[in-house]
Amino acid sequence: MKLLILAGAVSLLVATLRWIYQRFTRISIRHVRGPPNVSFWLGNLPEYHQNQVGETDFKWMDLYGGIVKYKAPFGEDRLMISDAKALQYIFQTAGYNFPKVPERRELSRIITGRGILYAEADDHKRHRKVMLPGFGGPEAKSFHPIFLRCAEQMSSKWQDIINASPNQASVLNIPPWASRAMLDAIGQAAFDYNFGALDDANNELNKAYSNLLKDTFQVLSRSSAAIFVQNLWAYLPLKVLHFVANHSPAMTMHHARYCERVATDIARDLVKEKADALLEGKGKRDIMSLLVKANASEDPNRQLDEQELYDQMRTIMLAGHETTANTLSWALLELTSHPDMQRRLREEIWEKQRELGGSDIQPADFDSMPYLTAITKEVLRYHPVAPMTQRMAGRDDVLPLAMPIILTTGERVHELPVSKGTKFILSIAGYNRNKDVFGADAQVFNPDRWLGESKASVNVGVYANLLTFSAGIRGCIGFRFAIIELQTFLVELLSKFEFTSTPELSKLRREPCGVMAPTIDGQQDDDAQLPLLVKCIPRID
Ligand code: HEM
Repeated sequence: MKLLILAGAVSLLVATLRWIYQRFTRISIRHVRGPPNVSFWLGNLPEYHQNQVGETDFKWMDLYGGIVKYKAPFGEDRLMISDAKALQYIFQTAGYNFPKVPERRELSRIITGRGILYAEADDHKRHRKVMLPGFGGPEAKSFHPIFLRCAEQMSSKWQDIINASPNQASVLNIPPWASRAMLDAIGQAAFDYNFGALDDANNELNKAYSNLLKDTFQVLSRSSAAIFVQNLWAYLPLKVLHFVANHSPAMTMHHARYCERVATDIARDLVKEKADALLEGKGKRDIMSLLVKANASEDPNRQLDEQELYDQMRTIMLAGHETTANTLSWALLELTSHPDMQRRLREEIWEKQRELGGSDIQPADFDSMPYLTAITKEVLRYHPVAPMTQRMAGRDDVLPLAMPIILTTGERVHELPVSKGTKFILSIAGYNRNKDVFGADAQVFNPDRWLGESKASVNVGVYANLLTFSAGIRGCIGFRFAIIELQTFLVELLSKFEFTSTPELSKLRREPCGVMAPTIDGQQDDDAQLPLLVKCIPRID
């Protein structure tokens, strides 16, 4: 405890010195417009973290534009960015000059270890080189039979529940179902291993991963003290920060550490199994086998140490299942809220099934299903489950701007100098609803926007000019995998079920908790919730 108090006092001192330095340093962002400061201790952060996802981003963008100055604790100036050119510069053009912020990076170390999400600069390059061969287009397509098997397994369980219900319709809470199905899918595709989460909800790995991000990150949206403490972390030397993160008695850390133990044990066994299989010439095509194989190369630029391999597995398990599971939930919500869109998508699926004479729809067929593609893009645009990421300037730099901003001095500028150490919220949710990029109706869920020509002048994201999968040198490595998985599930579910609304949907929240999960107002502390009325639908040939 004494150590924690000392750490707090040192942080406070460093924060004050830093503030004085920032205040009088030559490069200053204090003339950028933004919300008035609310508190010296917390700045504008409670408003940002305690509203629903995107609410504050959209409000600030409307009031101040694509670059907004907001306050962090101790009067520190930071920027929220949704301007296309500035984002492109930070994510792509400037290379590794905008690293992740240490306090957020430390949380990701606890959850996924020193895998690719944690690595920086040359280390990150090495991780990516080893990982990329497992994540190309052909590899993602080759996993389709696995995705289909998991989707069919889930839908057959739903059919059993519905058939056993008196009205032949059941209210199903979608997120935990989606989460278990996606955990099984990632297990089989990435590790050739069946976690069995769909068959047994009490499976240890499923328990370890369920609501992991919610338990770790939701605290920021529930407690201003947690915001303050997490921001103090920023001023601790890295070694002290490691110690604090490893030993913090905070409840939020318990789940992360439990998950680390369970997942690392499984990872250790799997890595050994893959390495033995490779030695016997029986290597498979799952991502982990490709990783272990790439790792056996003699080139040190392509090697990960043993712990990094385990951590990579934890990274893939986390990054690859909560994200797709929540995206599927948001997709089903939109299709439920827009019955016309649900009918139109189902018609397209049935039409394709008729055309194929009963054979399964393959990933190659998805490309010739314009409405499925449009729905996929619009769901990803409107509901980016990782709604923001944070970076800091690694050196004094100048951000180019797609749209000029007016400073508080009245000056209009087309680029913005920032000093080393300035921190940014890169607003994925904000960019995806940027009117300069997606048009005046950017705030409306409208899949039809994707059926016309694309007019983007600055291309930012890795898919459809969306920022949902981030962009540039750290863009999501699993985006092709995610899209094929989502489309496989949508085709399976829409062709067999009809989804209608329940009264709880009027109280639905976009909960900020690591990933954006649906919850019900007043029950935010419970697990993710999206109760939908589901009914089997007879095939009309
Ligand atoms: C809808 C689904 C998904 C979304 C919205 C999503 C989003 C993202 C975002 C925003 C990042 C950047 C994080 C940051 O830099 O702060 C990221 C990185 C990453 N994602 Fe995804 N992701 C999805 C699915 C997947 C899947 C299915 C996998 C693996 C099978 C995956 C693996 C990764 C990995 C390994 C990284 C780290 C890349 C790097 O740092 O170089 N993701 N993802």
